[in-house]
Amino acid sequence: MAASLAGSGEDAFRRIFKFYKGRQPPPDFNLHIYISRSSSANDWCVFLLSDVEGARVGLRPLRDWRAFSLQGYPGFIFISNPFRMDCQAFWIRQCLKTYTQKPNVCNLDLHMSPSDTQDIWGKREPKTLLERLRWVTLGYHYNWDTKTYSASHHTPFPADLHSLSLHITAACGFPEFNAQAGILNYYHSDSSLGIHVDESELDHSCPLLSFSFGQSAIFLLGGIRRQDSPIAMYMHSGDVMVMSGQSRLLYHAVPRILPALWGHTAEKMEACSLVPSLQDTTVVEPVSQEDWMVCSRYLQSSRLNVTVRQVLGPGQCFPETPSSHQRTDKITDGEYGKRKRSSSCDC
Ligand SMILES: O=C(O)CCC(=O)C(=O)O
Ligand SMILES: [Fe+2]
Repeated sequence: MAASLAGSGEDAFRRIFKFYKGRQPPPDFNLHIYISRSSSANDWCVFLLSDVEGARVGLRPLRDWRAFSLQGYPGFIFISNPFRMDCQAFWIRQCLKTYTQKPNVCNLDLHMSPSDTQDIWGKREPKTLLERLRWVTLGYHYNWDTKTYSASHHTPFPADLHSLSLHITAACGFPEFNAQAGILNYYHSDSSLGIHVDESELDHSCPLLSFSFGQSAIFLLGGIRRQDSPIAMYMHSGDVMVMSGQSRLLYHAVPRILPALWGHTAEKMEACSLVPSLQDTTVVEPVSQEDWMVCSRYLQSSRLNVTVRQVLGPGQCFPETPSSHQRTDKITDGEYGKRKRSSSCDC
């Protein structure tokens, strides 16, 4: 059945996307292809990293990471939830409360005045702004119209997310990585992200990092051509994905959001989020009960994804005329601002 779905025609990716997105009849999730080869983190970690540094950003010691490569996809690395159980809550709170604040940019800015989007976290009634949030950009702000980044539209990249990204990329053999841009996606149970490749960054030798929190998702990883048949894998809360080398420019998509696995749910995280076991010097701070109530309610039906990108290589500058590299998200159904994704949304 998987083979007949994949077919050999030019629409293999689209057919598989629709299959996983479809609700009538529900997809047969037994067809998933799983990551085929695993390795202990120590096999591919080429740089010695301090576990103390990792703990500061909420990560477990490197020896406890479960990292996977994927045969036929060199440079693709999947790290199964390397976060300490008591620390995911911090990053979730940052995505909902901190990174949504100005000067960062979000989809609501396209329709509302800056004063109305000043406090997305705090505005709860009648329909919360958090529910209407679809994306936030950090650092070099991605321009959805021109599909480019520019020197003129830049605000400081969050230092905590920078530290987290550097620790992960160093572990994967990219000690020079510089986190310069971020795109946060806020998915609800009926959201999807269309088939695209992330090629707007000017230096593709730098890896792209992805963090997932909250509800689970099916992630489709295709080939260098849009129509190449993809493989499907689950992304659960805390999972980290690195697209580097030959896998940096592969087409990918998120056709479906799924309920979180038991053990990855907000309820489970809650038990640990308030334990004051963190040292003074950490980046990660305890999350208050009040904040966590808002986060866990949000996560009951939502997924957060943070991608972190290096836009410019060392010594590289933006060209005078914008790059012709363009992101090629495709519309499936609904649309949020200029970002094409499928879901019902009233913003
Ligand atoms: O949500 C995801 O897992 C993928 C996000 C993504 O591909 C993107 O933001 O470019
Ligand atoms: Fe992407």
